[in-house]
Amino acid sequence: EEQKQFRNIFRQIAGDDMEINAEELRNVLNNVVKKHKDLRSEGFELESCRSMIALMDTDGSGKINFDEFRHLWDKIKSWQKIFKRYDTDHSGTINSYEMRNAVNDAGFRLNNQLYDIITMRYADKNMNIDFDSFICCFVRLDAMFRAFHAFDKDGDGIIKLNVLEWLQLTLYA
Ligand SMILES: O=C(O)[C@@H](S)Cc1ccc(I)cc1
Repeated sequence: EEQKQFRNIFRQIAGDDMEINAEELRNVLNNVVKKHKDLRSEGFELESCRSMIALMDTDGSGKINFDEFRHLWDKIKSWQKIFKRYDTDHSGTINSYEMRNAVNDAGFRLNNQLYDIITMRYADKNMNIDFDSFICCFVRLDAMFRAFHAFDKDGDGIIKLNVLEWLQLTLYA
């Protein structure tokens, strides 16, 4: 039943082509964020939604289909719970220290340099990360780990890419 309901929601968002583009994704994300008083966000930017589409667009259609959207939605649902758990002062943002714990809680294993890079890339001047920046960071982390493991066929933690494969990975992201 829930699956059917979700498919109806998807159909409303996606329209006739049954694929969700960046504008449609931005509309649905911003409509849901508005309902959550405990999620501070100036709203998802179109560019962030283009990025999330690229990162989740496994069939290379330039948009996301029902399965790709469902995966993205399930991830956002679980990550928003983590965001709320670590937003201990209920400011609607999380600081760089709380972000470390949130990243760990989501199962990503990084090093200190990468935590600093995340803060530099996603935090505001007060070192706080708002909800849309948080989600964009996690979508990118998740997609980049998945891409690496897809290339790491023998699981030895080393991948070999030529420059065009590297550009395919880093440009459409
Ligand atoms: O669907 C909801 O409103 C809750 S349960 C999860 C959620 C929260 C924020 C976003 I953006 C997307 C989904």
